[in-house]
Amino acid sequence: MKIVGLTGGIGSGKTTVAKMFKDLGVPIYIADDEAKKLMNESPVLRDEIIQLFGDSAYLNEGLNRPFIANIIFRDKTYLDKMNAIVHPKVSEHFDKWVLKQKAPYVIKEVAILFENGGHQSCDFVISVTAPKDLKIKRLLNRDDTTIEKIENIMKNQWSDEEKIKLSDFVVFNTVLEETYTQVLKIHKEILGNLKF
Ligand SMILES: CC(C)(COP(=O)(O)OP(=O)(O)OC[C@H]1O[C@@H](n2cnc3c(N)ncnc32)[C@H](O)[C@@H]1O)[C@@H](O)C(=O)NCCC(=O)NCCS
Ligand SMILES: Nc1ncnc2c1ncn2[C@@H]1O[C@H](COP(=O)(O)OP(=O)(O)OP(=O)(O)O)[C@@H](O)[C@H]1O
Repeated sequence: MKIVGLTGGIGSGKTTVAKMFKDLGVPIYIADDEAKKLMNESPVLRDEIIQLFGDSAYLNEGLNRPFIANIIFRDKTYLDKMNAIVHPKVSEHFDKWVLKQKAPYVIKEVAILFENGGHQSCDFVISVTAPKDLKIKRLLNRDDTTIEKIENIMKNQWSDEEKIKLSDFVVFNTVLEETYTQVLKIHKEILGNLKF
């Protein structure tokens, strides 16, 4: 079973691209979603997060995401501590998930991959990219957010240029139909590579 990392900056279109691979029959692991489930369901993670941020880290309905986002994307010390708590648990969960999949390859969609060395455990890496103004426009449309919040997150991620240098494939996600054509080509190339 080969592991393909799918990454990209905030709003680049990772989930959109991941869904295209899913439609081609590739098992998809969305690290962001699984991390949130784990943070809500694992008592160990919950305790560690409360120790770091205090009781306000959780509300009745679960993780207090705006509260945590407001801290970690403004203060890298907290971001690093949060990553150190959450990322190993997500990796463990992913490793168990992989064992249950039956396909030539799986995709792990993850916002933070190169930043924490996660690319080293991938057989291939795909980076999704789009112009910065387009990413911001899409995020303002999708979320109740601000340009300031988006830029704070961008500052905590590698630039597209740095990611592209280390990637095996790049998806330029501007026009959806063209994105799909690129996805199809990459899918065929990965499958072709696996035969040898
Ligand atoms: C801060 C949290 C609660 C905010 O949740 P919320 O639903 O509001 O936003 P979402 O998860 O969609 O994140 C928004 C964007 O922030 C970026 N982002 C998320 N985590 C990180 C991080 N650790 N470092 C840099 N950017 C990040 C991503 O581009 C993401 O698309 C959440 O992002 C979080 O818990 N992040 C830390 C844990 C983590 O690294 N998760 C990523 C998967 S392993
Ligand atoms: N090619 C495209 N054309 C038009 N809209 C798009 C395109 N790609 C993505 N979008 C829209 O832009 C928004 C962001 O895309 P998506 O959620 O896939 O990005 P993401 O990289 O997964 O985001 P995040 O970093 O926040 O997790 C979504 O509302 C999505 O529907």
